[in-house]
Amino acid sequence: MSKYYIFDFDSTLTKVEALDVLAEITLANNPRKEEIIEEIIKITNLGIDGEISFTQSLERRIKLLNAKRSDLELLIKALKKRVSPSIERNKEFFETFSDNIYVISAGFKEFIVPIVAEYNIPADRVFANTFEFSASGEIIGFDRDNILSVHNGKIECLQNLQLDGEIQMIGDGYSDYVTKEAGVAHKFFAYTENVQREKTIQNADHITPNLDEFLYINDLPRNISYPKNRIKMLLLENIHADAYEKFSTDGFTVETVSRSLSEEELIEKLQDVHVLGIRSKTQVTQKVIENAPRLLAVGAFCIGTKQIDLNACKENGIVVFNAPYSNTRSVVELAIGEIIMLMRSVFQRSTELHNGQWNKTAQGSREVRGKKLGIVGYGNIGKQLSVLAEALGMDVYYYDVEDKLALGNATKLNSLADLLAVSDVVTLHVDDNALNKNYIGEKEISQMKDGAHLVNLSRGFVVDIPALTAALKSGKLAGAAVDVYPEEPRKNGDFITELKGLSNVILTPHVGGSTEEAQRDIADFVPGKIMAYINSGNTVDAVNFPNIRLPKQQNAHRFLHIHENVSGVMANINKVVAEYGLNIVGQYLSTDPKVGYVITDVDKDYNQEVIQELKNVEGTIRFRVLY
Ligand SMILES: O=C(O)[C@H](O)COP(=O)(O)O
Repeated sequence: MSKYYIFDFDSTLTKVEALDVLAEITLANNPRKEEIIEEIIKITNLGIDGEISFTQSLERRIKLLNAKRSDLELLIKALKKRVSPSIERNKEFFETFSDNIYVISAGFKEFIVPIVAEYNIPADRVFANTFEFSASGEIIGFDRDNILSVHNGKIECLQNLQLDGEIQMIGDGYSDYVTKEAGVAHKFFAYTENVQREKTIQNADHITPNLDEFLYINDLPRNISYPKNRIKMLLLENIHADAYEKFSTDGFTVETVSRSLSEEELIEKLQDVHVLGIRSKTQVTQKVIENAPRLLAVGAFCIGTKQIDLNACKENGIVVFNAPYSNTRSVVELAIGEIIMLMRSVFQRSTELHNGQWNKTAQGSREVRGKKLGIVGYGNIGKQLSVLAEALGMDVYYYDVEDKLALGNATKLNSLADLLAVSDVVTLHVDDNALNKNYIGEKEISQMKDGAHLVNLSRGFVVDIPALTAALKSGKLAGAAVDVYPEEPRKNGDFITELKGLSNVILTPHVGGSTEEAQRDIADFVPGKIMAYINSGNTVDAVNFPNIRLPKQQNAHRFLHIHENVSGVMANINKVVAEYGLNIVGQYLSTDPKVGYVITDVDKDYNQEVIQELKNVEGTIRFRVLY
């Protein structure tokens, strides 16, 4: 049985309502422009939702528009630039299925015909209203005999066409749905790429956020192999809203949860999730990975990645990205601030005054100028801190397990003991490696100067908290600033630490990287990397995967193949491609000792058999097709 695809025009084929755009043009110099446009939009929506009769809505809008024939030229130009993106990228569908495609719109042929002509839809398959012009070219009305100028005119219009086959109606408005309700269309697809109308969505056979989805569920040829709206992202731990915005604007389906999830909760949630976004709290264990059948990528929206089993991810073909630099400055600024606050006993004085005690004293309060700062871990944070601390006049020392070049006048020390012995303030910026557990314990604290200060903005398990508590109580250490704890709660609420109530101890709830700037920057950086992977296969800056920067692919299909790094896989992939007569236009391979990642671009249409064969190549971990 033949199928007919009936498209609405405004807010379906184009991103906008054409008469709203016409208003922008005709009212450009009108001082009441905003007011009139608002009125027009209101009337348009009332008509679409069936609240007022369509003829009424048309009459009222045309009067307010005050347009002339010459304005239509500008309108057509503007509309050409505002065709819905998924319609634009699937031009081929309109060309191939031209004979089965109709446009039925309550808009006007004068602007619809030239726009859809570019999509191979001829004027005789466009059903719409026509304007009435005055002798001097003003739009003064419309052809009232046209069935589309009356309420629910689409029903009769479609009936009159007498199409023999299955009729699928694709539109954003209730007036499109009623054709199905009246029994003249077989299926109604609520098209939500540009606007979501509650009443329309409720009654749809299927909600289609773009044409890709419509083509996918109808198994029609399309430009995107798997519609993006079917790719689900789960963002946990209050990841900045910009990340949600970026992913959803690109067409992905995104769910956010403000807290971290337990292993069980995570497994349950991940069943249909393709991309997981977390911060430092969520533990992505091997069990989680092995029970996440669709997971393609994990984004750590922070620096640390030790909360993720990177190896399990790699072995299951899951690519992990993080934001190695975005919160560096925030952590450094907090460290500097806390070093000053500790050395001036600011929190002690502040607590006293909160409790009604005036204690003006200089005792134990010292400038940071000329004092020795010991930085443990000379990575991005340690280095930037080194520079800023020197600018404050501090004498900087550092220790790192790796050989790191000194910045400015900083002095490199060869052992932790040497650094602890010399520093007035020790600040920790080691990574989240589990081997760093209790890195600063009783022994190390005893190696510190009497009356020194300790700052920990790295990971909670790095410091032995009972040992630190004892040193603060005994006066061995004069103060400490602690931002991270061996056990941190999954969500905001109650929290108790042994350090509570000790004077000259600054306690913060893991907020070193929690600034608006850092979170926004992370929400810009990580989605960019994830989308480059999902959309094109790029793994640049992946933390657990061979990095490949791919050229933009045009007019080719891209096969992404992740496999165990064993001999013969590449040969077998190419054998399959050759057997099916596909021509390779580009091939990119990168491997590490465990996995190989090969991207093959072919210039011809492929059939499902090739895909199955490629999936069957021995050693395959994951296989994905783009375009
Ligand atoms: O790893 C990091 O970047 C810091 O620990 C910050 O983590 P957060 O995003 O959970 O605050």
